[in-house]
Amino acid sequence: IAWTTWVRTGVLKLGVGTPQEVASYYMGGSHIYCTGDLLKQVQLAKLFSDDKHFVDMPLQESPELVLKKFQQLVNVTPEGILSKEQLQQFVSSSFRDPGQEFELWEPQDWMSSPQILAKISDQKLQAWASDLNAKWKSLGRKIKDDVRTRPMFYSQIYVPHPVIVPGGRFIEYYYWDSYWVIEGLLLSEMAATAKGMIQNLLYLVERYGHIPNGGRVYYLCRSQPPFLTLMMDAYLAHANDTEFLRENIHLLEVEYEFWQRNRSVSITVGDRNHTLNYYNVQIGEPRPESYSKDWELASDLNEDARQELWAELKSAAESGWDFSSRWFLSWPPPLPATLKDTKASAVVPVDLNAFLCKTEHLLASFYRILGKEPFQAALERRLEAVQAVFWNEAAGVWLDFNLLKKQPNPAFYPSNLAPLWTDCFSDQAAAERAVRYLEGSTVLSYKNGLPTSLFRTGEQWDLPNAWPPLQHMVIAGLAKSSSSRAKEIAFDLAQNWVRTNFALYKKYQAMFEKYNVDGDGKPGTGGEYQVQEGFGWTNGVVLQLLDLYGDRLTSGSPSTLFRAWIVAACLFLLDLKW
Ligand SMILES: OC[C@H]1O[C@H](O[C@H]2O[C@H](CO)[C@@H](O)[C@H](O)[C@H]2O)[C@H](O)[C@@H](O)[C@@H]1O
Repeated sequence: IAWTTWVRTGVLKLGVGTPQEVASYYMGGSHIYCTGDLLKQVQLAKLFSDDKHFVDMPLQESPELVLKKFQQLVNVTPEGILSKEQLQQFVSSSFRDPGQEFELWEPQDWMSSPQILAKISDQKLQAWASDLNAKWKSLGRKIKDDVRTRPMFYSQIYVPHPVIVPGGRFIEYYYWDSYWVIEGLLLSEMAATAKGMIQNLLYLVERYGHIPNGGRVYYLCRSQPPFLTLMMDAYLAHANDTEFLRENIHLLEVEYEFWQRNRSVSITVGDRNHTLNYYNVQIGEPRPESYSKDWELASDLNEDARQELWAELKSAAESGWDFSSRWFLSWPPPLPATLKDTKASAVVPVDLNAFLCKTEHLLASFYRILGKEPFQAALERRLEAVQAVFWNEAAGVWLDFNLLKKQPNPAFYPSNLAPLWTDCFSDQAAAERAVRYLEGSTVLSYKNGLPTSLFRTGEQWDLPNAWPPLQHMVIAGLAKSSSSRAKEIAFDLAQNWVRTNFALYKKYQAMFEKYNVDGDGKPGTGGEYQVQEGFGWTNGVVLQLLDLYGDRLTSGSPSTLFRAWIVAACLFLLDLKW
């Protein structure tokens, strides 16, 4: 309660105090899940194959008691460092297995035959869509009331309504993932579940002043790409619920203000000053859920340098692209640049500003519905800034801007096309230019999906991975333009993506968080954890593409039998002719 008050009254200013103090305040002072010696010793002893496991474990006793018992052990241990066996014993007697904060829940609004199924011509795709519709049931979670009444026993942040989680190791909500999940739920005609997820995020805004990266206290110090207002728009397009908008529009504004107050930067172009937004988490210490990895990465750095690197890793995680060459300082390559080169707070990203541009656009139109007029001026300023800072006439596309180099990053990233999707441009030739940009690079030659970049860094947001949200943004942006070639490319990209996802679903009976564009198509690879199955946004994006092109998409190349039949028919016709 105390720290929420600090946020509300503005007393807590990021950047005041040591990184540890700020982290500790910001994270609600959790000396078990966010910072402190217990966290450090357990994570560095690598008790579990994934560091996230430990910070997801609920407590068996109060945090004060657990910390006291740990301190007693430390006091009687030479140099205060417990052995792996001692730590194992301590953790198993003081913590419970992850996942016990949830109770069984089946969505009440789930139905077996939503109307979208009837829009899909290909029988195999239709059956697959039916399977994906059923997956919402296995990805649904309801948080136990005990988390509300005894929050200090959990790292899970309580929210009042059930959620659909991504899946695999991600057993809590994630902010930007929820956008594609909600779009998918709406196509499955599960508007009540979708509304509940939006209510949860509004609850978090009311409580913390922003939406944390995910539903854990160790994610509190950072957000993720801002999609709350877009989620409200998606919901309103399916449900005539102006009352819900009226009751909550002030919270949409609070969330928008979080980005304006804490994540904005001024850039001068010519004699004009422009204000744009960036990802910037000035809080040190390793990420609790990847503690040992962050610790090892910084092992040869001095104290200041490692705190700075850890803050940059958090800024990159806030972007949702954790991690990527996009945040490396040493571009344009020569690679190998590594994760250590991450300097995300130096990048002013095209996509973040495109999302906020959409937010301003939507807030302006929401207020108009409610009979008020703010936000139009903010939208106009954003349009001007996006054109002045990001649009690159030579490349014919928008490019991220690097504050340290005072230059655009010339590399290909699907995010370069985000303004097309969010209508954040005034020049109607933009779509044609985007087509030429795509056709002028090699990215359309990848038949399993649009790659995340053209650099093989081993990080998950780079080649060879392709991610569902990025496919959707580019496809939807091209599809809505008036250019016929842009529409054709959009369809081809959708067809490639759906075929890849479908082929791997047949092979593994699973949907993955990301896919590998190499060869015949594989689950994604690289990064700091194994590719995960589930998967919330993947299912949402496939349902959206099937909604858009269900009458044209096909499940695979023509079967061998069909091809043999065509050859036989041709031979027969030739024979007749002769
Ligand atoms: O544990 C490492 C990181 O895991 C998350 O990031 C990845 O999964 C999220 C859930 O699907 C997704 O939103 C994000 O874009 C992925 O990169 C988490 O969000 C990170 O903060 C965390 O460090």
